[in-house]
Amino acid sequence: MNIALIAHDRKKKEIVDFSIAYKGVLSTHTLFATGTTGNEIAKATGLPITRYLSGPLGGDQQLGAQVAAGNMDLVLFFRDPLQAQPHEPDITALIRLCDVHNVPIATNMGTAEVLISGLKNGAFSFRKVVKSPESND
Ligand SMILES: O=C(CO)COP(=O)(O)O
Repeated sequence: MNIALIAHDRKKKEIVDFSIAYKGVLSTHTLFATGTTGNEIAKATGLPITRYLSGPLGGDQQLGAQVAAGNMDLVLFFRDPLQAQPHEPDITALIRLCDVHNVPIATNMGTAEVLISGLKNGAFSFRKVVKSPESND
């Protein structure tokens, strides 16, 4: 599965700790991230991660494009609900695209825990069925 990892600044420690805790599971999947989040997770875990631009510079949009193209199976996005982000429209767009394409997205660590459990027990096999190729239909 292709997994996107994203965290706002005050959630970076949470996603790093989460990635360390679930390194075993994450290492069996293909990982993508926004710039700074990816750097911090890679430094802490040694996991290979394809890194896009930093969120405020377009990283959320780049990941959104992958969601729209059917290339992302799971998005773990540790959002900061207590701080306004300059790129809020990009964040909203990424979440919207996940809803459009039925891509599971966790916006906090609690949901991420549940989805990671799902990854381990085969709950993501539905992705093979719903994954649609790029299409204008
Ligand atoms: O801003 C972000 C998500 O909206 C995350 O970007 P960084 O991982 O580059 O900090």
